[in-house]
Amino acid sequence: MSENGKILVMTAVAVERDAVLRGLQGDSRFEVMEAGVGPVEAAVSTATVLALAGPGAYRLVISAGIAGGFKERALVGSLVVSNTIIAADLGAETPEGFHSVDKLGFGSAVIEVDVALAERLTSALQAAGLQTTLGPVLTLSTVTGSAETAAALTERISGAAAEAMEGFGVAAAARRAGLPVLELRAISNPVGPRDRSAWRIKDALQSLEAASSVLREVIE
Ligand SMILES: O=C(O)c1cccc(C(=O)CC[C@H]2O[C@@H](n3cnc4c(=O)[nH]cnc43)[C@H](O)[C@@H]2O)c1
Repeated sequence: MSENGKILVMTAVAVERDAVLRGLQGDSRFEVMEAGVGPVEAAVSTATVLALAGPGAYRLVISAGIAGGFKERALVGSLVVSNTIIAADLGAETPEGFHSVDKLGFGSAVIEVDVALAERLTSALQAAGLQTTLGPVLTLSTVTGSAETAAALTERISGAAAEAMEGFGVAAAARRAGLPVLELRAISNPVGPRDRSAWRIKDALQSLEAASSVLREVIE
């Protein structure tokens, strides 16, 4: 990673942006912006910021916020750092099951992250006493609401750790600008049967704030 340019952190909503800003404690190497909910808003917002800033303004893009955690991979209140970002619903249903765009021959639903940075951040978060999983983070336009869909996703995507709605959009914009990307998620709810009352958004935002503080240490 080049040492020039800032780090752009994109969150979906204002409460996530504010949690990240609190954790970063005014560190001027970072800029944090609200992208909107879902992969399309996230991609358009990120691409616009990067294009308006011009080449060299940023050196890394991070998608950050709350997320659903997959059973036995990421508990509520814990953190997930992506080792890959996957558009899990980008493809087609067929009589043989779901076929991703990769299988259909229309590009790829997988964007690789800066793995060295992802591993460094995971180790630093764990060393700070924050429960953290390194694994695939899925992007979906629809929040999973049943045990069947959750099981289908984990069967199809080995090691799936978390699902959210923006990562692939942010990552696609970063890739187009030639920039490395990372996704950092704080788990607010289990992925599965819909129970909105069980979402622990306040706890997740506190974890996101703590993780953002550690993020400062791993950026050279
Ligand atoms: O309760 C709802 O119906 C509902 C529908 C759409 C969005 C929301 C949010 O509150 C989303 C905010 C934000 O949180 C991320 N998130 C958190 N948990 C999950 C999840 O289990 N699956 C997917 N995304 C999740 C997401 O990135 C949104 O931006 C509520």
